[in-house]
Amino acid sequence: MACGDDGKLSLDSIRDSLIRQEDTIIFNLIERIKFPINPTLYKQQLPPSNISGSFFQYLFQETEALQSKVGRYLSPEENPFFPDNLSDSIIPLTKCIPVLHPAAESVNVNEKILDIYINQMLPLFCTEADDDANFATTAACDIQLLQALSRRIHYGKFVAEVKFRDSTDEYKPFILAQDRDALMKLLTFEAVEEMVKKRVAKKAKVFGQEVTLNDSVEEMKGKIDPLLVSRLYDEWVIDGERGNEYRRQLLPSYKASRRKYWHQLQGAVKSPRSTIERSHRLILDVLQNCNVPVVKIESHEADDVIATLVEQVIQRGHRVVVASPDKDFKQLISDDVQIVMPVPKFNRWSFYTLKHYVAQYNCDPRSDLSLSKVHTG
Ligand SMILES: O=C(O)C(=O)C[C@]1(C(=O)O)C=C[C@@H](O)C=C1
Repeated sequence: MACGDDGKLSLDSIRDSLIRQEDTIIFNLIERIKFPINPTLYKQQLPPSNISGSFFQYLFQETEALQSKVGRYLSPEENPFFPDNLSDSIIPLTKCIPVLHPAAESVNVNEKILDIYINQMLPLFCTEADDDANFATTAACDIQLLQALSRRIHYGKFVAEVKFRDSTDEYKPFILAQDRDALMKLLTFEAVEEMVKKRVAKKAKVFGQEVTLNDSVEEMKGKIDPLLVSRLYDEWVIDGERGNEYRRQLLPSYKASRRKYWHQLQGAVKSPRSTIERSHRLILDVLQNCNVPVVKIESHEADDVIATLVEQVIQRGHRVVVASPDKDFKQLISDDVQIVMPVPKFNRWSFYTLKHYVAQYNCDPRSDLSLSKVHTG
């Protein structure tokens, strides 16, 4: 969000920026994990000892101080890690029209981000060693990555602002009642989060691949583990620390307010996207409250998860019926597996057994190349 963009503030433009920021974070991560953790960098004061704090802190503080002189922290998107150490900008810049409420503007969670980064993230991604020949380069990578993460995480403030502006009447009573749970529920779109986690895992795979001039498609080990990137987003970027656990704790209040959400869903005609997201949330809510197990495996397509479950159930000697409108499941049909698909035009369900399939298509479902492959794992 550039300064003065207030008039164009929309969820779509914010999402575009979040998507672009994913690239920056993943590229910076790939750069940082070339090096080991380098724990000494964050702990010890290095000679000459007139440097206060660790070598990393020294470099970061000085970097921010210099960047503040050219106005970096006048941008509403930027939050400093060391706010006490900044200078006034020497460059006259147009003053931004504030987008956020002053209370939101003052929220700065960088202390927490730094703590999680050093104590939880680096151990997850990097090997445990010191490489003093690369201390300076490692610290420079840290600074780039931390600034990108901080920008992305603090962007949540703009997301909340725009969601509030789009549906003020829905938010207002909960704000007045200071009902944090209900506000979190309104702000959270699980379907979007799933998409984000899948997309960052895919980007990590693509950006981390070795590019050669050789056309062979042999699978090479990527530079970064896509699942870790998805986990980074899940645990710390989208939700903040232990966000998922927090959301699970909200469940009792989900139950209490189900009626209210039915009502809100009926009135949700603002945009098709938000209606779909709400429907998805509602369906999940209903299934969970009816004790219907919902299986989700991080970074795996639902149809692959279903195909794997089918295989496991057959191995235990049971037979399976898969109910889905997805025609690709037809390739699972066998003596032990039937598919039931809705036929909305005739307002009925259609059953496919192996006998029906072969009679209709005259081929073995497993060798039908018109169906996209579902994978078992
Ligand atoms: O895209 C949105 O709707 C957002 O609110 C952004 C975001 C995110 O950080 O990626 C945050 C919370 C939602 O649950 C889903 C996604």
